[in-house]
Amino acid sequence: MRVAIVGSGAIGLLYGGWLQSAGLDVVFVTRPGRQAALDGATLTAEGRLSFRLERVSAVGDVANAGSFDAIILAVKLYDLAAAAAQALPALAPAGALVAVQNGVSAYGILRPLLDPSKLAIGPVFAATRLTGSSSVAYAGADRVTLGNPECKVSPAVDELVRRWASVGVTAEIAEDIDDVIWTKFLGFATNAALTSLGRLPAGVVYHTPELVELAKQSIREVASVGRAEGIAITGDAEEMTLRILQSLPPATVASMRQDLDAGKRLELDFISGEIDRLGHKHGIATPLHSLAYRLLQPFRDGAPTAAPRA
Ligand SMILES: NC(=O)C1=CN([C@@H]2O[C@H](COP(=O)(O)OP(=O)(O)OC[C@H]3O[C@@H](n4cnc5c(N)ncnc54)[C@H](OP(=O)(O)O)[C@@H]3O)[C@@H](O)[C@H]2O)C=CC1
Ligand SMILES: CC(C)(CO)C(=O)C(=O)O
Repeated sequence: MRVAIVGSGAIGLLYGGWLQSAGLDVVFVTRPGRQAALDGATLTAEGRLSFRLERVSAVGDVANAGSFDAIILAVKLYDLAAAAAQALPALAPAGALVAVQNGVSAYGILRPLLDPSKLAIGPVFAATRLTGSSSVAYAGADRVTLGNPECKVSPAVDELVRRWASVGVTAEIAEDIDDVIWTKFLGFATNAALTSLGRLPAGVVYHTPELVELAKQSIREVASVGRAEGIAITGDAEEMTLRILQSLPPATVASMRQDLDAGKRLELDFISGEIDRLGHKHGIATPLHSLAYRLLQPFRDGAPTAAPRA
C-alpha cells in the first residue's frame, strides 16, 4: 500500500513514520524546495513508541510521485483546502483521503472536493514537536481515531488503522466521529487558549485553582456551542476533559502555543475564533474564547512587527 503524507511537520513525520515502521510504502510530501532536507535522511521519533527509519523518501510536489492508496493531510487547517486540491489528482481510484487536523472544521472544508466514501477525518492525540527537519519528539497519548460523519470509511482507511495498531498506536474507527472530534475539541481548544494566553504549560495551568476555574469555563463554553450544533456532549465528557488536561505531562503546551513561540501563523480562526463564531450563531456567550480570539489577533499571521515607539 502506497501512502503520501502531505505536510511533513510534527504530526506528519510521527504518524507517517509509524506507518513506515509498520511496513507501508510511505512518501513524505514537503513544500516545494524543502524535500532535500528530508529525502534520504534518517527519520527519528522520541517518545513511548520511538523509531529510527533510515533513508525515508520525500518529494516537494505530490504531482510527480505516482498514485497513492491513501493520502494523509497533516497540514495546518489554514492550508487544508489548498493541500487537498494539490493532492487529490494523485489519489488512486479506490484510495482514501485522510485529514487529521484539530478542531471541527476539516470535514466542511474537504466535503465539497470529493465523494464522502473516499474521505476520513479524525483527531490525533500525541503532543508532538519538531526537533529537527527529520526528527520529532512526542509525549502523552499515541492515538488516532478516524471516521466519516456520513458513511463507512473505505478499506484503505481500515488498513491504515490496522497498520498503526500493529506498531502499538491506539488506532480505531469511530461510529460517531463527530462525537470524538468535539470531545477532543473541549480539551484542545481549552489547552490552546490557556497555554497561549498564560504563556504557561499544562503542569501550571491545570493545577492552579484560579486557572482550573478558567479551564472549566472554557470547557463549558465549547460544550455549549457543541450542543447547539447538535452534538450530544455529556456532563461526564466535560469532567473527563478536565481530568485529561490535569494528567498531561507537565511541560505540555498546545500546538498553537508552539506556533506562537515560533512566531508562526496560528490556527486561531479555527479554535477560539470558531467558538466565538458559533457562539454568535446560536446566541451563546463565549466570553473566554471571544477574549482569547481578540487578544491573540495580533499574532494570528505570525509575530507582529514592533510598533514604533511614541
Ligand atoms: N503538534 C501537535 O502536538 C498536534 C497537532 N495536531 C494538529 O495536526 C495538524 C498539523 O499540525 P503540526 O504537525 O503540528 O503542524 P506543522 O506546522 O508542524 O506541520 C505542517 C506542515 O505542513 C506543511 N505544509 C503546508 N501546506 C503544505 C502543502 N500544500 N504541501 C506540503 N506541505 C505543506 C508546512 O510547511 P510550512 O511550515 O512551510 O508551512 C508544515 O511543514 C494541525 O491541525 C494541528 O492542530 C493535532 C494533535 C497534536
Ligand atoms: C497537545 C494536544 C494533544 C492538546 O493541546 C493537541 O492536540 C495540540 O495542541 O495540537
